[in-house]
Amino acid sequence: MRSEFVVPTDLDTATRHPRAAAPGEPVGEHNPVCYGCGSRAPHGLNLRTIAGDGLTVWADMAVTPWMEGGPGVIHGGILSTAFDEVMGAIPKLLGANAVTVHLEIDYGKPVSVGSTVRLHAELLGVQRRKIFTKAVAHLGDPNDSLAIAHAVFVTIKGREHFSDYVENSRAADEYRPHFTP
Ligand SMILES: CCCCCCCC(=O)SCCNC(=O)CCNC(=O)[C@H](O)C(C)(C)COP(=O)(O)OP(=O)(O)OC[C@H]1O[C@@H](n2cnc3c(N)ncnc32)[C@H](O)[C@@H]1OP(=O)(O)O
Repeated sequence: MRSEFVVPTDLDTATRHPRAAAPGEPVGEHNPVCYGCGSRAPHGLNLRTIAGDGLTVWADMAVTPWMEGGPGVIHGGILSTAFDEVMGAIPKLLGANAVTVHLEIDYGKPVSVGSTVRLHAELLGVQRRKIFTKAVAHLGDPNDSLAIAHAVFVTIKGREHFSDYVENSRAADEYRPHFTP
C-alpha cells in the first residue's frame, strides 16, 4: 500500500519506560471519558489497547453499524480516530504525556461493517519532544493492510496543557484536585 509520509532519517531511538505496561497487558485509558479509550465515555470507541513486544501496541475494533460511512463500510473519520488513539498509546510506553500534532491516513481498501479490524502501531523514533509513530489496520494479515497511518506526537506537561480546559471535562470533579495548586 502506498504512503507518502516522509519519515525523518535522523530520528533517535527510545527505550520502554520501566513502569510501562508489559507485553500482553492493557496500556490503560488516559482519560476515563475519552472518546477513543474511555470506559465511561457515553459515546465512543471504547478501545482497549494492548502493549506488544518492543515499542508496539495493538487493539481490535469491531466495526459496528453506527460506524457506517459509505454504504456498508466504515466512515474514514472513525478509522482515523482509532488510529489516533492506538498510536497515542506509544508515548505511554515511553512514560511520556503527549498529544497529537500531525495525523495522516492512507486508506487502501474499504473496511466492511461487521468486520473486526486490528490496529497495530509502532514507534518510529523520537526527535526532541516529537514522537513519530506508524500504524497499520488489517484483518489478520499485517502484510495485507486496509489502511496505514502516521502520527507525530509532542510531549506536554499535562497539568499546564489542560488547566484551562479541565472544567469542561465530564470528569472535572475527579480532575479538579490534581489541577488545584
Ligand atoms: C495526555 C494524552 C492525550 C492523548 C489523546 C489522544 C490524542 C489526541 O487526540 S490529542 C488532541 C489533539 N491535539 C491537540 O489538541 C494538540 C494541539 N497542539 C498544541 O497544543 C501545541 O501544538 C503543542 C502544545 C502540542 C506544541 O506546542 P509547543 O509546546 O509550543 O511546541 P512547538 O515548539 O510548537 O512544537 C514542538 C515540536 O513539534 C513540532 N510540531 C508542532 N506541530 C507540528 C505539526 N503539526 N507537525 C509536525 N511537527 C510539529 C515543532 O516543529 C517542534 O519541533 P522541533 O523540536 O523540531 O522544533
